[in-house]
Amino acid sequence: MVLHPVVIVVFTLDLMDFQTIRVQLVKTLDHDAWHLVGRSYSSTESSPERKVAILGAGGGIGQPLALLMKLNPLISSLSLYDIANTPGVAADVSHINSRAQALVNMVSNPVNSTVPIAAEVFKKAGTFDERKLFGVTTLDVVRAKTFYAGKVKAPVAEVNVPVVGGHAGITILPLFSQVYPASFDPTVQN
Ligand SMILES: NC(=O)c1ccc[n+]([C@@H]2O[C@H](COP(=O)([O-])OP(=O)(O)OC[C@H]3O[C@@H](n4cnc5c(N)ncnc54)[C@H](O)[C@@H]3O)[C@@H](O)[C@H]2O)c1
Ligand SMILES: O=C(O)C[C@H](O)C(=O)O
Repeated sequence: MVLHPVVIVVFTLDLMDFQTIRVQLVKTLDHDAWHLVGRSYSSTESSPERKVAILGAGGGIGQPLALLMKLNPLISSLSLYDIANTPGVAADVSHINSRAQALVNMVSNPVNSTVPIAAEVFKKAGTFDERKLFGVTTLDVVRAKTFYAGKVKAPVAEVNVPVVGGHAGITILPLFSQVYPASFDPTVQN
């Protein structure tokens, strides 16, 4: 199995600045750091490296996300980037381009726009791969499942509501024809 580094973009975005985004490395938690914080993870051939970088790690989403990543025993290396209150020399976001194998997850809103903008930036750099760029829209699935579970009075963990489309307004499209468990009550879909 081929493992790719993962880049998660969670900073609040000034669209005009997107092509000149500058980030600073706040902290890199490598294998040694894992041992320092008492985790038993170590890199062996049977435990391949999984590297994650979070851009905007100092913010409201980035901080808990970084904590979750740090607690995840599957992740061997965690690099946290932000521009605020960080010492060091700024590095251009082109460091992402240099890692053409990385999976890039766009959390920054508006996701409907940031994903195509990122695609254009990567195309310009000659590193675009549509299989490796993602918009993070899981919240829409979580919400759809929660609302549907409430309507059909089932535990959230036992319902499934596929959601396609974008991450704003009417572009979010729950597929009620595909829900589990199916409901034939038309009021449930309203
Ligand atoms: N897709 C989703 O489901 C989802 C969910 C929640 C939030 N969001 C979006 O995530 C983004 C972040 O939300 P938040 O609440 O963490 O915001 P926040 O303002 O608390 O944090 C943003 C962080 O990004 C940093 N930052 C700004 N510009 C940067 C740059 N060029 N490079 C590196 N870091 C930079 C800031 O210093 C700050 O620490 C927003 O766009 C928000 O709408 C998306
Ligand atoms: O919509 C937002 O501002 C944040 C996030 O993307 C959400 O769906 O709640």
